Amino acid sequence: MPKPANNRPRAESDPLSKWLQPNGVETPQEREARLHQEAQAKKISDAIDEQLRREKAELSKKKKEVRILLLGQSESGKSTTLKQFQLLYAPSSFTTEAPAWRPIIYLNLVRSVRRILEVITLAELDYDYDDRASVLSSPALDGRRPSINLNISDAEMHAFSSLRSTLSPLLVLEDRLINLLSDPDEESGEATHFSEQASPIYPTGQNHVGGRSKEVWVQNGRNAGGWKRALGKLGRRRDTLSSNGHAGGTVNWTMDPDDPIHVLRQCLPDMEALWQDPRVRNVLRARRIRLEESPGFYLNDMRRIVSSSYVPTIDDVLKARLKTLGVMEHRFSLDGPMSGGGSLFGSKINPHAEVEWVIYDVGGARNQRHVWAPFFDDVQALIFLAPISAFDQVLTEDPSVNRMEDSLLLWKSIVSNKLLKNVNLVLFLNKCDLLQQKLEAGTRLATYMTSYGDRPNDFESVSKYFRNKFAAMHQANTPNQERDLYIHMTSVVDTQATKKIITNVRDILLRDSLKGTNLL
Ligand SMILES: Nc1nc2c(ncn2[C@@H]2O[C@H](COP(=O)(O)OP(=O)(O)OP(=O)(O)O)[C@@H](O)[C@H]2O)c(=O)[nH]1
Ligand SMILES: [Mg+2]
Repeated sequence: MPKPANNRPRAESDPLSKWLQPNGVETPQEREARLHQEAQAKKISDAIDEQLRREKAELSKKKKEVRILLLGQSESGKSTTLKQFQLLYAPSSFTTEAPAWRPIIYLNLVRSVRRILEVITLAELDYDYDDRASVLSSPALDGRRPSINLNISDAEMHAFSSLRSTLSPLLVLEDRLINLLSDPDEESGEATHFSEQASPIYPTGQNHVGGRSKEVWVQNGRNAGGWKRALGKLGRRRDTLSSNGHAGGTVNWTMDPDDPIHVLRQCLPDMEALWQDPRVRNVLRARRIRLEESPGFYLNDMRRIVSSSYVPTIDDVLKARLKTLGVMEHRFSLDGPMSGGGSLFGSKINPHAEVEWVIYDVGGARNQRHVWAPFFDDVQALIFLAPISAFDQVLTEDPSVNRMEDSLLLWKSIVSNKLLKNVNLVLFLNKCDLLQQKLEAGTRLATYMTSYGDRPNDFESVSKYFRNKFAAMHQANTPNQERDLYIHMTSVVDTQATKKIITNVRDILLRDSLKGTNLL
């Protein structure tokens, strides 16, 4: 029962009030009786307060937090893994947020188109192309330039030029989308921004389609990012929505004259022509650019994406690329059924225990890694993502560094870290789908990692090689030989497969985290 504030009179209806209010004509005996009553009332109130305090402490003891840190280089799939957690443990918030990804998806699409335009511009200029990404990351090439003969005729170049000019409104749209998404929200401290950084492949451009890449990023959100509010700028007009209303109703983005969809629809035939053009494909192939494998690839879905009633699907959201800066904290209640029908390795979870996942998603780029350490002594588990398809790629932030080399070094520093000695380690060898595609397309691992030697270049052998390599590195460097390492081969854009893995990880982490408490 809450105690009344000292300066606040009790309500007339309070049955204690007539006993507690001196009436000014009380006798010494009456006064003594009143003081006695007051003392009794205070005793009761204090006892109730104490009981409440004990119950609260008991409850918070029962409410167990499992704190997990997602680590790995930029583009390794940390935020995508987080989306999978959200899909599993907070599906309604995932669905609610899905429309907010629409401008990001548009931006991803526009950037793919811009990338093609850059490539054909370079071809047009007969640029003495040096595939730095491959050369720098490939010891076997030993700095030699791959020889490329584009064989592009004047007529073809002319066709490219005209496509480039009909698609130029997309470049203006790109800036508009970036401005739209850069929505600093001072109240919440959340913001979406973009940065310009030198592209790993192209030198600084000589013209408006030149090679500087603008990257949109999200920063410092305690829950949903401020960029999601940017969506309010799109579709705010009431006539954008059908008479059914927004929830469950059909949207029609074309009703809003300011919506980016108009430019996209206007450019759709030329975007399709560009992407379907066999000469463009040839140029891309010659440059060894596989857009299909790059983050935020929607070129094969553009017709669907620019439809007037487009709402991003689960797969679209999982594929969207939005870089993380800083640390994002997300909380999920653990309320799904345990795998194995409520039983965890033969133990029953206390049904009264509330468990909350606290997941920290961090920025993985090199200049972001200094913010990781403060979390090391406060987490129970760490999920490290290493994209094993990236053996032939370089870091965006430092094109002199091979991505796989960076992942291995990062892994080594994590497994040897003494602060993390007792932290559960889960390793996701991620982007297995892309690895498979890459190997099937003929890219040889041994070209980039000479230590692979003449072993078979198939998915099974290559993935086993990486699994052993990462496991051996843990074994050789861990300060805690007792620690188990859980390794999963993942494609975190695959919802069904990832669901199974997350459930399995959850069971293991819960078992370890709750061991020694009275929760199991
Ligand atoms: N095909 C495929 N794409 C993936 C996979 N995992 C992640 N991606 C894509 O890779 C891109 C980068 O993933 P993110 O989750 O944003 O990477 P991140 O580790 O959070 O990157 P930072 O925020 O920069 O540290 C996104 O477009 C994802 O959809 C995968 O297993 N397969
Ligand atoms: Mg991220």
